[in-house]
Amino acid sequence: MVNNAAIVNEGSGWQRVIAINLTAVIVGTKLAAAHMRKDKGGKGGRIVSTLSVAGLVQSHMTPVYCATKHGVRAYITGLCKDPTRPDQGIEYAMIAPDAVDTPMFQSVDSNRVLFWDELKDEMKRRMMKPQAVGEAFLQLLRSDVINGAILQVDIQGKTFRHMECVNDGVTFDPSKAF
Ligand SMILES: NC(=O)C1=CN([C@@H]2O[C@H](COP(=O)(O)OP(=O)(O)OC[C@H]3O[C@@H](n4cnc5c(N)ncnc54)[C@H](O)[C@@H]3O)[C@@H](O)[C@H]2O)C=CC1
Ligand SMILES: CCCCC/C=C\C=C\C(=O)C/C=C\C/C=C\CCCC(=O)O
Repeated sequence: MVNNAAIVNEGSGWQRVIAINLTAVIVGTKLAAAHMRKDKGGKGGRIVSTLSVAGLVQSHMTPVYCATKHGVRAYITGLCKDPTRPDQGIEYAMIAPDAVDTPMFQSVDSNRVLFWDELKDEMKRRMMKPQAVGEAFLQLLRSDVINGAILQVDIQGKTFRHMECVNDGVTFDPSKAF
């Protein structure tokens, strides 16, 4: 199951950004896990959530969007450490792209995004094609163990990180997965 939908513009109100980017991830994950868990008759599986560099760093870019991505990281990190998770047979992981050339980026409302004039050139310099994220996603799914992983994707390439080690450069070691 993949939690991917999100919005960045606050045109309909910042509460809507929280509803779609964070509340819906929690609701969807609960529904999926209840269906998937092996200890309740399901087949187990993987739940991957699309984060963002905005969920790894503190930035002055649109702060509500940033808060929702940090919230997703905290929520999913908690689930991946649940002591009953191995019996449930569910793995949790995230993928954290830098700027990607998608309708989200193209539809930024420059009147509503603080510092957009300052940020847009920097973001265009770092911009990746969506295919780069798709390839990284497949790499994540092909890995034998993914619970506790964040796959960070930027123009430098891809880095697997442990959820708790996003800032100190520690890369993902499956034997240390939760
Ligand atoms: N474009 C970028 O620079 C980056 C995007 N991301 C993340 O990647 C994910 C995908 O975003 P993009 O493809 O870039 O944006 P996008 O705007 O192209 O796609 C977002 C999708 O979410 C869906 N969606 C929005 N609100 C919804 C709702 N209420 N119910 C159901 N579906 C809804 C839209 O229909 C759309 O298909 C998001 O989680 C975003 O935060 C992460 C890092 C960078
Ligand atoms: C300022 C709002 C930008 C909105 C652009 C559209 C989509 C962005 C989606 C993201 O998930 C964020 C992508 C890139 C963020 C870029 C920079 C954040 C700061 C990073 C840093 O300080 O290193």
